[in-house]
Amino acid sequence: MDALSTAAPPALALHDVSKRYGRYWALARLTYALPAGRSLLLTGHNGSGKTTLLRLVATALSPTAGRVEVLGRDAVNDRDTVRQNVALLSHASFLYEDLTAHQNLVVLARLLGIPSPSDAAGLLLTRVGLTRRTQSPVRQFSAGMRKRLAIARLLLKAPTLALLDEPFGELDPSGIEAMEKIISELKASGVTVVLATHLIEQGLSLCEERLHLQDGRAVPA
Ligand SMILES: Nc1ncnc2c1ncn2[C@@H]1O[C@H](COP(=O)(O)OP(=O)(O)OP(=O)(O)O)[C@@H](O)[C@H]1O
Repeated sequence: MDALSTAAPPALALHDVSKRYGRYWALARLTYALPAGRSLLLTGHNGSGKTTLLRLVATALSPTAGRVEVLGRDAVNDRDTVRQNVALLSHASFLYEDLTAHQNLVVLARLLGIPSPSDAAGLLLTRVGLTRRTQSPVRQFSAGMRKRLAIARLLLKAPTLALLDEPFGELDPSGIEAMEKIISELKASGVTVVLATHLIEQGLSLCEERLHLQDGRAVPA
């Protein structure tokens, strides 16, 4: 077979991508390709465009110009397929506030058709170190507990491409350690990780590639 036709598409490809909010360009003419099997550290000062880029890849936003491709699929024209393969850990955690941590995961597990939803939820809560307060409603959770539950949610979805927006924020030292372990395990299981963080040292130890943004443009780190 022809080697070209069997080559895996990039995990993520940005073709001259720009995003404008009103009159403000949050991303400007970004072109980049992340090879399959590599993970990406996304860095840049506050407001440099990291979250905007992750939301474009997650299909929560559309580009003003240019094209975003995820695993060879167009993020606008083939949005449903891209959504099935991508999960975003973000500042907004999309949790059901009146349900417990366990119930939150069971609801999602049922939606995803996962067998034994309750067991799957229990295993994940242990994995993210959320073993206390599992019967309290999420509205009573601290920011760090929410972050732990949000990563459990992402793990349940088992995406091909995991987008992690400041995953270490709000976590205590044991939480940071648990998050590093989870990211390593995701990578070992073949998941492509895009990690936006200000913790450069952690990021560099977890990712092979780096994209540094400044005012929405890619610049050398
Ligand atoms: N909904 C919005 N409406 C208008 N401007 C926005 C909106 N979202 C983001 N911006 C602007 O776009 C720019 C990029 O923001 P973005 O959140 O992508 O940066 P970031 O690199 O993730 O920052 P941080 O490190 O603080 O999380 C900022 O100037 C921000 O003010």
